[in-house]
Amino acid sequence: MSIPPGLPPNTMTALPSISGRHPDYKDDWMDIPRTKLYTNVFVWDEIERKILLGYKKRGFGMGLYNGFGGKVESGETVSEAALRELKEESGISANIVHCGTLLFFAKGESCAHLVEVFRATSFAGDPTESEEMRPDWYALSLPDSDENSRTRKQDPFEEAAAIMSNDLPSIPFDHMWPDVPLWFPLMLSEKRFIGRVDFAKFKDDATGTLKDAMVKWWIGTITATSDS
Ligand SMILES: COc1nc(N)nc2c1ncn2[C@H]1C[C@H](O)[C@@H](COP(=O)(O)OP(=O)(O)OP(=O)(O)O)O1
Repeated sequence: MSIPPGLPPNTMTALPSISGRHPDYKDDWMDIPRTKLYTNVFVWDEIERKILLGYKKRGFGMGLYNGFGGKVESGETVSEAALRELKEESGISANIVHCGTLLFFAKGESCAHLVEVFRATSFAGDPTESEEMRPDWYALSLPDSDENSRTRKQDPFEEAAAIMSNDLPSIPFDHMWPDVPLWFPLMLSEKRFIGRVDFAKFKDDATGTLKDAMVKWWIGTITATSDS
């Protein structure tokens, strides 16, 4: 499958890419009326095997855990916005590295989110709760999947040492955006990626309420761009 519309077209991606669709969704990529630029920063500590996530207390994505980020304001670069949002929402500063570009669109919305994703493994300051986010550390781990269990470290001593090094809670993937498990392993392995995920409302069998579900998705690992 070629790179979905709305993403940088001159990008070389490695195979295999990850793609799929909801069984009840037969259409193509949705038409996007407008796009707004966002940032999202994930900070982790390789030695202590922990990652900082924020619990969103209000507004868009309320009740979900995510990295720290928000809209890019006019007059600032994407990196400046990423550092500002990280500081505002978590109280820390970090050496950020750009690692991904993700486009999210939900059917019926007037605007898509183009999210520039950054990672950081060195930081300064103490995580502090803000009006918008509650930061907390979680044990660094991959989402459950056959693919991840195949690639996970096989050395039992290394794995035991990692588990014993902290008794933090596991990453709450069930309370994050459903797209996260698609690209999170690429980010942790320091790959660069691009992707698009379209959402639509479907009835949640458990609660009977309408819930945003992924209907079409594609994630690719970047090998080069035409200007690199
Ligand atoms: C819907 O798909 C998404 N998936 C994921 N994983 N992350 C997403 C998705 N859509 C948006 N995001 C990220 C991008 C930003 O990091 C936040 C949203 O930022 P927010 O709306 O809180 O932006 P602020 O500028 O902080 O908002 P205020 O105006 O409330 O200050 O989620």
